[in-house]
Amino acid sequence: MTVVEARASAKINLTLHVTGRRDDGYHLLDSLVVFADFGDRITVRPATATRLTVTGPMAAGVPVDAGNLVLKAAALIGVSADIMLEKYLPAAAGIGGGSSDAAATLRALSEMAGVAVPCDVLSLGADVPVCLAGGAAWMRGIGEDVTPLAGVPPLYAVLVNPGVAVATPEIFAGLTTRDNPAMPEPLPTWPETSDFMAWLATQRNDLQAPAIAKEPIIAEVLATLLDTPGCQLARMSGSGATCFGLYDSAERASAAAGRLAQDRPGWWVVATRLNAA
Ligand SMILES: C[C@](O)(CO)[C@H](O)COP(=O)(O)OP(=O)(O)OC[C@H]1O[C@@H](n2ccc(N)nc2=O)[C@H](O)[C@@H]1O
Ligand SMILES: Nc1ncnc2c1ncn2[C@@H]1O[C@H](COP(=O)(O)OP(=O)(O)OP(=O)(O)O)[C@@H](O)[C@H]1O
Repeated sequence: MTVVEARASAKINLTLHVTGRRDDGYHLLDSLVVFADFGDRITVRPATATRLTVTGPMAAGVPVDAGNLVLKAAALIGVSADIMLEKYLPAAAGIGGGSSDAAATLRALSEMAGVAVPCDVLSLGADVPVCLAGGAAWMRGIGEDVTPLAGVPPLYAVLVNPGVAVATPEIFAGLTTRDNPAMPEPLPTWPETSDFMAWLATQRNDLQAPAIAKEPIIAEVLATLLDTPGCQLARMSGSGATCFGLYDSAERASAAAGRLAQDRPGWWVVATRLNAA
C-alpha cells in the first residue's frame, strides 16, 4: 500500500505590495514569497472513500468538514484517500496554513495515485499556486502569476503569532490606498545576504497598517521582535497576524525565540530557516 507524506511549509510574504484592485474586488499583488522549514504534515493512504483526520498541537478550531482546504484539494484532483493532517501552524494567521495544506495534499495525492496535479488550482485560494511551486517566488496577479526566483538567500527567522485570528477579507477592506508602487522590475540581484536585507527594508507589506488598525497587538509583536538582539527586520506576513523577525545568525534567532516564548507565554513563537535548501 502506498503511503505518501508531504510537508506543508509556512508561507512567508517577505514583501507584499497591493498594486490595484480588479472589478471583481480581488486585489493585484506584488509579493516576494519564501517558505519556512517548519509547517504542517500531510499523510495520505489509498482508500475507497475520502476521510480526513486532523491532529497536532494547532488542530483546535480547524474545520474537519468539507470546508477544510485539504478536502477541497482532494475533490479537485479527484483522488480518494485516508488523509491525516497534523497541524503545527496557527490558522487564519497569514502564513498560508490552509493553502499550504491544500498544495501538499495535491502533491501527495498526485504521487500516491500517479495522476497529474490540475493546472488551475487558484479556485482553492489565491495562495495555493505559490504554495504548489514551493520555493522562493515572485507572486503577482491575484496570486496566479508565480515566477520562481533564484538568488534569494536562506534566512534565519523567528515567527510570532499573538493568538488573534485575522480574517483576510477584512484586512483588504481596511486598505486606504489600493494603487501602491510595485517592487522594481526587474528585481535587483543580491550578492550578499546583507544586500538582500538592506533591500527588503526598503519594501513593504501594505496589509500591515490595516491589520494593526484592526489588531493593535500586531504593532506590539513587531516592536518586541525588533527589540531582540540581532533582529535586522520585523514585518508582518500576508494579512497577519503572524510577524517574522530576520536575524544575522541561527544562534541569535534561537535565543530570541527562547526569550519571547518565556516572556510571552500566550504567543506562538518558532525559530526557523526561510528558503533553506
Ligand atoms: C494575503 C495573501 O495571504 C498574500 O499571500 C493572499 O493573497 C491570501 O490568499 P488566500 O488566503 O488563499 O486568499 P483567498 O482564500 O483566495 O481569498 C480570501 C479573501 O481575500 C481577499 N483577496 C485575496 C487575494 C487577493 N489577491 N485579493 C483579495 O482581495 C478576498 O476578499 C478574498 O475573498
Ligand atoms: N487545512 C486548514 N488549516 C487551517 N485552516 C483551514 C484549513 N482549511 C480551511 N481552513 C479555514 O481557513 C481559514 C483561514 O485559515 P488559513 O490558515 O488558511 O489562513 P491564512 O494563514 O491567513 O492564509 P493566507 O496566508 O493564505 O491568507 C481558517 O479560519 C479555517 O476556518
